[in-house]
Amino acid sequence: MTSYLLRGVSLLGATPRDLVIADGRISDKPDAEEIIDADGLVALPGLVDLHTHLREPGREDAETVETGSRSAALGGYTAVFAMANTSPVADTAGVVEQVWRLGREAGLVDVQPIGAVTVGLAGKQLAELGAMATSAANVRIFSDDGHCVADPRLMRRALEYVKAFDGIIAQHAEEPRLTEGAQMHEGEVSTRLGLTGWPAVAEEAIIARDVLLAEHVGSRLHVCHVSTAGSVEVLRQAKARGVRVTAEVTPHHLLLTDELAASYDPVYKVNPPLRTASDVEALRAALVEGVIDIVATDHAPHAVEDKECEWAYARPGMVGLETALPVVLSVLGEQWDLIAERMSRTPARIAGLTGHGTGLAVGDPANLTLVDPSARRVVDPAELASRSRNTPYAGTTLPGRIVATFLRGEPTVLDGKAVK
Ligand SMILES: NC(=O)N[C@@H](CC(=O)O)C(=O)O
Ligand SMILES: [Zn+2]
Repeated sequence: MTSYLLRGVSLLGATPRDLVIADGRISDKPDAEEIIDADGLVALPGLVDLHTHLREPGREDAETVETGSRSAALGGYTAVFAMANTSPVADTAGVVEQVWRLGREAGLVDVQPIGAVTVGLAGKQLAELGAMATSAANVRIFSDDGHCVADPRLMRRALEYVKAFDGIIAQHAEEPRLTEGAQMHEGEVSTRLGLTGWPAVAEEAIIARDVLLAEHVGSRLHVCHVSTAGSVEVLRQAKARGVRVTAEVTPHHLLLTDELAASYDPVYKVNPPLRTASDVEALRAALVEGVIDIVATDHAPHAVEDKECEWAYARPGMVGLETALPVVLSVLGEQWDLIAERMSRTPARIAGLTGHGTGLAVGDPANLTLVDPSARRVVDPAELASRSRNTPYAGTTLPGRIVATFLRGEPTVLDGKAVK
C-alpha cells in the first residue's frame, strides 16, 4: 500500500501543515513514498451521504452501483447510503446483500444499503426488517423513499420493530391524498402556470404525525429532504421536547426556488418540489442552527427518456453527488467545520458508521477529501461521471473543486479524476 505525504494541506481551514497517510490511516511518520502538493487545499473528512439513488438492480441504464460510486468519490464522498427504490425493491436480505457486494466490488466508496420499510414499497405490510438487519449488509436505516409510509399504524409498527436494534425509519414525508396529481410547489407560481400544486402542508402534516409517533414509541425517526419553513418549525418543537428525530436538507432545496418551473424544463422537477425563497432562507438558517442536522444529496439519476419530455410526464429527481459540496460552499461560504459537521461527521454518527466522519487525527482511518476552494467551475453535464445528465446546474459557475479523495488510505480521486 502506497503511503502519501500531503504537503502544506489545511485541515478544515487551519494553518497549512504536512499530513501523512500510511497503512490506510493518518500517520505520524515523517515521510512517505508519494508527495502530493496540497498547497491551497483544504482537507475535510470524507463526505457521507445518507440519501443516494444508485438504480441497481433494475435501471442500470440510469446508474449502476459502480457509476454512482465514481460520481460520489468525485464529489468528495467516502460513504453513501443507497435507497431501496430499485427494481426489484431492496426489501429482502438478498437484494440488500447484492447492493452491498456490488459496492465492495466497485471499491470507490462504502455503499451501505437502506432497506425498504414495506414489501415492494407498497405501504401494505412490513418488509423483512430483521432479516435485512442481520444480513451481511447490516442494515440499520429503512425507508420507502419515493413513497411515504402513509398508514400511521404501519409507521408505528415499523418504529417499534427497529427500536430493538436502535434502527432508524427514514421517512419521505408526503401525505399522498394532498399531493394527487401534483406537479410542483403549490403557491403563486403554480397558480400562474396552471400546474397542480404540492402544498407545504402535505409534508408538514406527515412530519408532525411522525414525530408524535416516534415520541410515543421512543424510537428514532429521520426525515428525508425537508423542504419547507413550516417543517423546520415542527422539527424545532419536536427536538425541544427531546423527540429522537434527525433531518436532512438537499443542496438543491438550499439554492433553487419554484420560479424555475416557469421554464417548464423538467430538470427542475423534483420531490419534494422546489419551494419559495422564504423556504430556502428558513432551510439555510435551520441547517446552520442544527434544527436540520445534515445535508443529503437525494442524488436521483434518470435516463434521458424519463427526463427530457413534457413536464407532466417527466420523473422527479436530480443528480447531485458531484455538485453537492460546491453548492453547499456557495451557500455557507468557507465555514469548514460546519460543512464537515453537516456533510460528514453528523451523517456518520446518525448512521452509526464507524471510520467515517472522524477528526483526521493520527490513527484515524484515512477517509478524506481535498478541496481547492479558490477554483471555480462551470458545470458541464457531459463531464459528470454519473450515467445520467439531469443536473439543474448546467452552465452554472460553482465554487470549489474536489481535487482528491482517499478511501482507507487509497486514492479514489487524484487531480480531480477518478483513479479507476
Ligand atoms: N427525489 C426525487 O424526486 N426522486 C427520487 C425519489 C425521492 O427521493 O423521493 C427518485 O428515486 O427518483
Ligand atoms: Zn424522497
